[in-house]
Amino acid sequence: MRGMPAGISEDDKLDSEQAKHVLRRAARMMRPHRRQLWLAIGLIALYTLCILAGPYIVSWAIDSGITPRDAGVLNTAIAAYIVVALVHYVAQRTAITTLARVGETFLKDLRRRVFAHLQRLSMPFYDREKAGVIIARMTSDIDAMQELVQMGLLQFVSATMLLVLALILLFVMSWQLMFVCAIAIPFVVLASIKFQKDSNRAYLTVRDRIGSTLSNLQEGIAGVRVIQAFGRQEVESTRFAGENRGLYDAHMESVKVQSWYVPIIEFAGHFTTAIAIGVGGWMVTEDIVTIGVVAFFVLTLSNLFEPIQQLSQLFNQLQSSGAALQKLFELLDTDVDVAERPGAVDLPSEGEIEVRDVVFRYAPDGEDVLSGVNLTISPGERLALVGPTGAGKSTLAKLVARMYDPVEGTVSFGGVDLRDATLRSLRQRIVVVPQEGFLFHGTIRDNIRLVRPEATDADVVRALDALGLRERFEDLEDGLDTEVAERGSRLSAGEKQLVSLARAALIDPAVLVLDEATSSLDPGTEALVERALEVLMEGRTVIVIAHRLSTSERADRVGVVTEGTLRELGTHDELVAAGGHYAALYATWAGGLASTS
Ligand SMILES: Nc1ncnc2c1ncn2[C@@H]1O[C@H](COP(=O)(O)OP(=O)(O)OP(=O)(O)O)[C@@H](O)[C@H]1O
Repeated sequence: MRGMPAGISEDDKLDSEQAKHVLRRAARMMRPHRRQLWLAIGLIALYTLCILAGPYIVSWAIDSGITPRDAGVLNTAIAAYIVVALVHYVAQRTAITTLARVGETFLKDLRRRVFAHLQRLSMPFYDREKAGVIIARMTSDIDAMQELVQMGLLQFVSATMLLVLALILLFVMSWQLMFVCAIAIPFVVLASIKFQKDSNRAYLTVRDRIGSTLSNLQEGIAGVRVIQAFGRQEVESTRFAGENRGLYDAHMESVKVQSWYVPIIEFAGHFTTAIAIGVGGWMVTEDIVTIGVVAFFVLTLSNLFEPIQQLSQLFNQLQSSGAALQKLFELLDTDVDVAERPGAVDLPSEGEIEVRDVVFRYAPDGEDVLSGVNLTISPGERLALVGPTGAGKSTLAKLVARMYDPVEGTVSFGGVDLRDATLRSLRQRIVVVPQEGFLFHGTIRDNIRLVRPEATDADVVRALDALGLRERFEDLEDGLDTEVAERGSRLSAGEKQLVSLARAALIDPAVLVLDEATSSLDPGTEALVERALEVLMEGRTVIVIAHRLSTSERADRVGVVTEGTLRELGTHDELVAAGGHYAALYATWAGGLASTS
């Protein structure tokens, strides 16, 4: 797509109100850099003047130096021309770097703000938005502005100034000749408008085709095992060939659009030069203008059509940058769903968990995932949640950890509604240990300390010691300084779980919310995880989403969740005796165990 100006779809175009709003907001963000910005604009004005000063000096040299054979004037003109060329060089170079610095700083700030905001946004946002769309905000939307801040803005300002100043100067020097030469301008403007529209359409088609070719390619590679296993290579290759042909056509179309436009602009330049020489020459013989003025026209007119061409291309770029900025501002304006209220209080260090009349749904217009849930968990109690898949166990656990707020009802800890608690105390008191721990780039130590950055090395070791995990990690070649490769790929699933447990131990929470792992580990690690978990649970309130009935058997109480309600609640023995859902589940499980043993 090189050489093609950026494009924008109808849906993305901003209306004038939105455009004004985006501009105003961008200007506010630019305010700290306004001095640099003015400096850049001043420099652009200076080098634009230099562009026009060149032909002017030539004109002067001809009329006052060459024609009257005055060597002194000619020499001065040559010196002036060199000075102007030097000033042009310095001003242009400084303008490029100054403006780019302002633009790049603006983008840097924007990226930082967007990332920080993304980190703050709560789970409901991530449920609503697709990861691809969020990443596109940071990649293609920022990229859309990148070209603009690097050269586009500069070209835009200088092309506009050049156009206006050149027309004024030409008018002042000879308005008669200017009107004759301006004959081509309306055609160039019309051609530029058509080009702007056509190239926009071509750009969008190329972009779509690239997208579908890439997804075809990705599917062909990711699914290569299935493709080969079923002998579908030919079919896939034919499908790809079709996409590829579409991409070729789209590229050719975009070249075609440029191929008629660029020569038209060149032609207009040559045509106008011919007019300037022809008509201008006649005017010289009639003593209406001097030779110098004709030279000025010839040289300046050749500079005049380029700005028109640039402006037509920059128009698309400006529009797509505006749309990108609008999307980024919208993202920055997205409210944090799980926010801290003003005047929030710290949660007490211990307390009862109370779930009262809770109703919850993920999407505002979606179905209830939980309804009428009531539950009280005493400090130090272990509650196992069991139930069929999709019943709402994880959702209930997420509400207890305030990953989401209930739609109706309350969840409280120690008598404080979680919505009234400070987020810091909330994350300290209630910790979620997911099925599979996520590891970040860095060492194992960094990964454990992540949850409490102020913890010392000794604190980390103490946490590991408490869980009986110290040796397990210190036995690794680099011990706790072992680098975890991307997404923890160098650690086994079991080791990742151990890191998760160590993180929880470092926080030392009052409540643990555990999602029991379903994948099985090697027996050695499994035993280590079990033991560490047992220590970690000691003296804490635990809610465990149990996937094995051996876990619920050991819990103080069991809650059976089916179809979004807490159907049964009691000790294991009570529920087995009651002969309900749990009893049936348990009987099946125990029966299965008996038949395998
Ligand atoms: N982030 C989400 N956005 C929308 N719907 C969701 C989301 N997470 C879960 N659900 C839906 O909510 C319902 C309850 O899901 P939940 O994960 O709580 O069930 P679960 O009992 O924990 O099941 P499992 O044992 O399979 O994890 C399901 O219908 C599920 O599709």
